[in-house]
Amino acid sequence: MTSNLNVSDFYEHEDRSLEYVLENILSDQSNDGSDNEFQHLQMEYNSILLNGCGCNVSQFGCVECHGRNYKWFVETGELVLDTDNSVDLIYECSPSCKCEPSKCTNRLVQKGPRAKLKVRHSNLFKCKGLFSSDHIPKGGFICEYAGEIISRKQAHNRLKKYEQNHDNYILFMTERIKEGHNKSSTTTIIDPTKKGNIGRYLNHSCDPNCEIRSVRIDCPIPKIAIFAKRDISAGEELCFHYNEGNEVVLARQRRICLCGSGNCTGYMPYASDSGYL
Ligand SMILES: C[S@@+](CC[C@H](N)C(=O)[O-])C[C@H]1O[C@@H](n2cnc3c(N)ncnc32)[C@H](O)[C@@H]1O
Repeated sequence: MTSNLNVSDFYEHEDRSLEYVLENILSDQSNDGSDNEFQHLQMEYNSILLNGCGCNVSQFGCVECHGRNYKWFVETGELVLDTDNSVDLIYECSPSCKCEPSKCTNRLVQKGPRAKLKVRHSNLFKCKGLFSSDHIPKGGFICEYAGEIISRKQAHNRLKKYEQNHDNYILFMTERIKEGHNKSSTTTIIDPTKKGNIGRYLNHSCDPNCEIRSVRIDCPIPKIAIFAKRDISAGEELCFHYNEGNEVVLARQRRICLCGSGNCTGYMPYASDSGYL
Protein backbone atom coordinates (compact mmCIF):
# COMPACT_ATOMS: atom_id res chain seq x y z
CA MET A 1 0.00 0.00 0.00
CA THR A 2 1.38 3.43 -0.80
CA SER A 3 0.62 6.07 1.80
CA ASN A 4 -1.67 9.05 1.31
CA LEU A 5 1.19 11.47 1.87
CA ASN A 6 2.19 14.00 -0.70
CA VAL A 7 5.98 13.55 -0.51
CA SER A 8 7.81 16.07 -2.60
CA ASP A 9 11.13 14.54 -3.67
CA PHE A 10 12.76 15.36 -7.00
CA TYR A 11 16.06 13.58 -6.47
CA GLU A 12 17.09 10.54 -8.48
CA HIS A 13 19.92 7.99 -8.59
CA GLU A 14 22.74 8.50 -11.05
CA ASP A 15 23.05 4.71 -11.21
CA ARG A 16 20.05 3.67 -13.32
CA SER A 17 20.13 0.10 -11.97
CA LEU A 18 18.82 1.48 -8.66
CA GLU A 19 15.16 2.22 -8.13
CA TYR A 20 14.39 5.58 -6.51
CA VAL A 21 11.62 5.31 -3.89
CA LEU A 22 10.01 8.33 -2.24
CA GLU A 23 9.29 6.46 0.99
CA ASN A 24 9.59 2.96 2.45
CA ILE A 25 8.04 0.10 0.52
CA LEU A 26 7.40 -3.44 1.69
CA SER A 27 9.89 -5.91 0.19
CA ASP A 28 8.80 -8.50 -2.32
CA GLN A 29 8.63 -11.66 -0.21
CA SER A 30 8.99 -13.93 -3.23
CA ASN A 31 12.63 -12.86 -3.51
CA ASP A 32 13.78 -14.04 -0.12
CA GLY A 33 11.09 -15.97 1.64
CA SER A 34 8.26 -15.23 4.02
CA ASP A 35 8.03 -15.87 7.76
CA ASN A 36 5.78 -14.86 10.64
CA GLU A 37 7.64 -11.62 11.10
CA PHE A 38 7.15 -10.77 7.44
CA GLN A 39 3.43 -11.47 7.69
CA HIS A 40 3.26 -9.13 10.68
CA LEU A 41 5.10 -6.47 8.66
CA GLN A 42 2.64 -6.95 5.82
CA MET A 43 -0.27 -6.41 8.20
CA GLU A 44 1.29 -3.30 9.71
CA TYR A 45 2.24 -1.91 6.30
CA ASN A 46 -1.38 -2.13 5.23
CA SER A 47 -2.71 -0.53 8.42
CA ILE A 48 -3.48 3.11 8.97
CA LEU A 49 -2.90 4.88 12.28
CA LEU A 50 -6.14 6.44 13.43
CA ASN A 51 -4.83 8.81 16.06
CA GLY A 52 -5.80 11.98 14.24
CA CYS A 53 -6.03 15.20 16.19
CA GLY A 54 -9.08 17.44 16.33
CA CYS A 55 -7.11 20.68 16.42
CA ASN A 56 -8.50 23.85 15.02
CA VAL A 57 -5.11 25.30 14.18
CA SER A 58 -4.75 28.90 15.23
CA GLN A 59 -1.83 31.21 14.59
CA PHE A 60 0.27 29.10 16.99
CA GLY A 61 -0.01 25.98 14.88
CA CYS A 62 -0.74 22.40 15.90
CA VAL A 63 1.74 22.14 18.74
CA GLU A 64 0.38 20.04 21.54
CA CYS A 65 -1.68 17.22 20.02
CA HIS A 66 1.16 14.76 19.34
CA GLY A 67 3.78 16.39 21.56
CA ARG A 68 5.80 19.43 20.66
CA ASN A 69 8.15 17.84 18.14
CA TYR A 70 9.11 20.80 15.95
CA LYS A 71 9.62 24.54 16.31
CA TRP A 72 10.10 27.42 13.90
CA PHE A 73 13.65 28.45 13.05
CA VAL A 74 12.94 32.08 12.27
CA GLU A 75 16.04 32.88 10.21
CA THR A 76 15.20 30.38 7.49
CA GLY A 77 11.47 30.15 8.19
CA GLU A 78 11.61 26.37 8.45
CA LEU A 79 10.40 23.88 11.03
CA VAL A 80 13.24 22.12 12.87
CA LEU A 81 13.35 19.31 15.44
CA ASP A 82 12.76 20.77 18.89
CA THR A 83 15.46 18.81 20.67
CA ASP A 84 14.44 20.24 24.08
CA ASN A 85 10.88 18.97 23.78
CA SER A 86 10.57 16.22 21.20
CA VAL A 87 9.89 12.79 22.63
CA ASP A 88 11.54 9.50 21.64
CA LEU A 89 8.53 8.35 19.62
CA ILE A 90 7.53 11.12 17.25
CA TYR A 91 4.03 11.10 15.73
CA GLU A 92 3.31 13.68 13.04
CA CYS A 93 -0.17 14.84 12.10
CA SER A 94 -1.59 12.86 9.20
CA PRO A 95 -4.52 12.77 6.77
CA SER A 96 -6.71 11.52 9.65
CA CYS A 97 -6.14 14.79 11.57
CA LYS A 98 -8.62 17.65 11.48
CA CYS A 99 -5.97 20.39 11.37
CA GLU A 100 -5.32 22.32 8.21
CA PRO A 101 -2.08 20.88 6.65
CA SER A 102 -0.79 24.24 5.44
CA LYS A 103 -1.00 25.70 8.98
CA CYS A 104 -0.04 22.62 11.00
CA THR A 105 3.41 22.76 12.65
CA ASN A 106 3.57 19.02 13.18
CA ARG A 107 4.21 17.95 9.58
CA LEU A 108 7.80 17.96 8.44
CA VAL A 109 9.23 14.55 7.52
CA GLN A 110 6.15 13.71 5.45
CA LYS A 111 6.89 16.63 3.10
CA GLY A 112 10.08 15.06 1.77
CA PRO A 113 13.80 15.87 1.77
CA ARG A 114 15.18 19.39 1.96
CA ALA A 115 16.36 21.13 -1.21
CA LYS A 116 19.98 21.57 -2.29
CA LEU A 117 21.26 18.13 -1.33
CA LYS A 118 23.87 16.67 -3.67
CA VAL A 119 25.35 13.19 -4.02
CA ARG A 120 29.00 13.39 -5.03
CA HIS A 121 32.35 11.74 -4.48
CA SER A 122 33.66 12.13 -0.94
CA ASN A 123 37.42 12.60 -0.82
CA LEU A 124 37.41 11.62 2.85
CA PHE A 125 35.51 8.34 2.51
CA LYS A 126 36.65 7.55 -1.06
CA CYS A 127 33.12 6.71 -2.16
CA LYS A 128 29.89 8.59 -2.73
CA GLY A 129 28.54 10.81 0.03
CA LEU A 130 25.75 13.33 0.61
CA PHE A 131 26.45 17.08 0.78
CA SER A 132 24.35 20.21 1.16
CA SER A 133 25.10 23.38 -0.77
CA ASP A 134 23.16 25.38 1.86
CA HIS A 135 23.66 26.04 5.56
CA ILE A 136 21.45 23.71 7.65
CA PRO A 137 20.34 24.82 11.14
CA LYS A 138 20.51 22.45 14.12
CA GLY A 139 17.41 20.24 14.03
CA GLY A 140 16.87 20.84 10.29
CA PHE A 141 15.34 17.85 8.51
CA ILE A 142 17.62 16.33 5.89
CA CYS A 143 15.76 13.36 4.44
CA GLU A 144 14.33 9.97 5.24
CA TYR A 145 16.49 6.82 5.14
CA ALA A 146 14.02 5.02 2.90
CA GLY A 147 14.16 1.64 1.27
CA GLU A 148 12.61 -1.81 1.42
CA ILE A 149 11.10 -2.84 4.74
CA ILE A 150 12.39 -6.35 5.46
CA SER A 151 12.13 -8.97 8.22
CA ARG A 152 15.05 -10.19 10.33
CA LYS A 153 15.19 -13.42 8.32
CA GLN A 154 15.34 -11.47 5.07
CA ALA A 155 18.07 -9.22 6.54
CA HIS A 156 20.07 -12.29 7.50
CA ASN A 157 19.73 -13.80 4.00
CA ARG A 158 20.49 -10.52 2.26
CA LEU A 159 23.55 -9.73 4.39
CA LYS A 160 24.95 -13.13 3.39
CA LYS A 161 24.13 -12.46 -0.25
CA TYR A 162 25.64 -8.96 -0.15
CA GLU A 163 28.78 -10.16 1.66
CA GLN A 164 31.01 -9.47 -1.33
CA ASN A 165 29.54 -5.97 -1.86
CA HIS A 166 31.87 -3.15 -0.96
CA ASP A 167 29.12 -1.05 0.61
CA ASN A 168 26.47 -2.05 3.11
CA TYR A 169 23.14 -0.27 3.44
CA ILE A 170 20.87 -2.35 5.72
CA LEU A 171 19.81 -0.33 8.76
CA PHE A 172 18.27 -1.77 11.94
CA MET A 173 16.37 0.67 14.17
CA THR A 174 15.28 -0.54 17.60
CA GLU A 175 12.82 1.46 19.66
CA ARG A 176 12.43 0.68 23.33
CA ILE A 177 8.91 1.49 24.46
CA LYS A 178 7.91 1.96 28.11
CA GLU A 179 4.22 2.13 28.93
CA GLY A 180 3.65 2.22 32.70
CA HIS A 181 5.49 -0.82 34.04
CA ASN A 182 5.53 -2.55 30.67
CA LYS A 183 8.61 -2.44 28.50
CA SER A 184 8.78 -3.67 24.93
CA SER A 185 10.96 -3.15 21.92
CA THR A 186 10.38 -3.10 18.22
CA THR A 187 12.97 -3.27 15.45
CA THR A 188 12.45 -1.81 11.98
CA ILE A 189 14.85 -2.97 9.26
CA ILE A 190 15.33 -0.91 6.10
CA ASP A 191 17.28 -2.07 3.05
CA PRO A 192 17.96 0.67 0.46
CA THR A 193 20.58 -1.41 -1.40
CA LYS A 194 18.53 -1.68 -4.61
CA LYS A 195 15.44 0.41 -3.89
CA GLY A 196 16.06 3.49 -1.82
CA ASN A 197 16.12 7.27 -1.67
CA ILE A 198 18.87 9.85 -1.23
CA GLY A 199 19.34 8.83 2.44
CA ARG A 200 21.36 5.78 1.38
CA TYR A 201 24.35 8.01 0.56
CA LEU A 202 25.11 9.29 4.07
CA ASN A 203 28.41 7.91 5.34
CA HIS A 204 29.30 7.05 8.94
CA SER A 205 31.24 9.39 11.22
CA CYS A 206 32.28 8.81 14.83
CA ASP A 207 31.66 12.56 15.33
CA PRO A 208 28.60 13.07 13.13
CA ASN A 209 26.75 16.25 12.18
CA CYS A 210 23.42 14.37 11.76
CA GLU A 211 21.32 12.03 13.87
CA ILE A 212 18.44 9.72 13.12
CA ARG A 213 15.02 9.50 14.75
CA SER A 214 12.00 7.32 14.15
CA VAL A 215 8.91 9.20 13.03
CA ARG A 216 5.40 7.81 12.50
CA ILE A 217 2.82 9.48 10.33
CA ASP A 218 -0.04 7.37 9.01
CA CYS A 219 1.53 3.90 9.26
CA PRO A 220 2.56 1.91 12.37
CA ILE A 221 5.94 1.22 10.75
CA PRO A 222 8.15 4.22 11.47
CA LYS A 223 10.08 6.28 8.99
CA ILE A 224 13.77 6.69 9.75
CA ALA A 225 14.35 10.44 9.62
CA ILE A 226 17.73 12.17 9.49
CA PHE A 227 18.12 15.56 11.22
CA ALA A 228 21.04 17.99 11.66
CA LYS A 229 22.63 17.37 15.06
CA ARG A 230 24.26 20.82 15.01
CA ASP A 231 24.47 23.78 12.64
CA ILE A 232 26.01 22.54 9.38
CA SER A 233 27.93 24.82 7.01
CA ALA A 234 27.26 24.82 3.27
CA GLY A 235 29.47 22.26 1.53
CA GLU A 236 30.01 20.01 4.60
CA GLU A 237 29.48 16.29 4.07
CA LEU A 238 26.44 14.94 5.95
CA CYS A 239 27.12 11.89 8.16
CA PHE A 240 25.43 10.05 10.99
CA HIS A 241 26.86 7.55 13.47
CA TYR A 242 25.88 4.07 12.31
CA ASN A 243 25.54 2.80 15.87
CA GLU A 244 25.08 5.72 18.22
CA GLY A 245 21.71 5.17 19.81
CA ASN A 246 18.99 2.83 18.72
CA GLU A 247 20.14 2.42 15.16
CA VAL A 248 22.79 0.28 13.54
CA VAL A 249 23.92 -0.10 9.94
CA LEU A 250 25.52 -3.49 9.84
CA ALA A 251 28.59 -4.68 8.01
CA ARG A 252 29.47 -8.36 7.94
CA GLN A 253 33.13 -7.64 7.55
CA ARG A 254 35.32 -5.53 9.79
CA ARG A 255 36.01 -2.26 7.95
CA ILE A 256 38.44 0.51 8.77
CA CYS A 257 36.64 3.79 9.50
CA LEU A 258 37.91 6.69 7.42
CA CYS A 259 36.07 9.49 9.27
CA GLY A 260 39.30 10.80 10.80
CA SER A 261 37.53 12.45 13.75
CA GLY A 262 39.12 12.73 17.20
CA ASN A 263 36.53 10.26 18.55
CA CYS A 264 37.18 7.65 15.88
CA THR A 265 37.34 4.09 17.16
CA GLY A 266 39.26 2.98 14.06
CA TYR A 267 36.51 0.64 12.83
CA MET A 268 33.00 1.02 11.55
CA PRO A 269 30.17 -0.66 13.51
CA TYR A 270 30.47 -4.38 12.89
CA ALA A 271 27.85 -7.15 12.85
CA SER A 272 29.43 -9.37 15.48
CA ASP A 273 29.60 -6.42 17.95
CA SER A 274 25.83 -6.14 17.90
CA GLY A 275 23.08 -8.45 19.03
CA TYR A 276 21.31 -8.31 15.68
CA LEU A 277 22.68 -11.38 13.93
C1 LIG B 1 25.08 3.50 3.61
S1 LIG B 1 26.46 3.37 2.54
C2 LIG B 1 26.97 5.05 2.36
C3 LIG B 1 27.06 5.45 0.89
C4 LIG B 1 28.21 4.83 0.14
N1 LIG B 1 29.44 5.55 0.46
C5 LIG B 1 28.02 4.82 -1.38
O1 LIG B 1 28.94 5.15 -2.11
O2 LIG B 1 26.92 4.45 -1.83
C6 LIG B 1 27.61 2.66 3.66
C7 LIG B 1 28.93 2.30 3.04
O3 LIG B 1 29.74 3.47 2.79
C8 LIG B 1 31.11 3.24 3.18
N2 LIG B 1 31.39 4.04 4.38
C9 LIG B 1 30.50 4.75 5.09
N3 LIG B 1 31.08 5.35 6.14
C10 LIG B 1 32.37 5.01 6.12
C11 LIG B 1 33.47 5.27 6.97
N4 LIG B 1 33.36 6.02 8.05
N5 LIG B 1 34.68 4.73 6.65
C12 LIG B 1 34.81 3.95 5.55
N6 LIG B 1 33.80 3.65 4.69
C13 LIG B 1 32.59 4.17 4.97
C14 LIG B 1 31.20 1.75 3.52
O4 LIG B 1 31.56 1.05 2.34
C15 LIG B 1 29.79 1.43 3.97
O5 LIG B 1 29.48 0.06 3.85
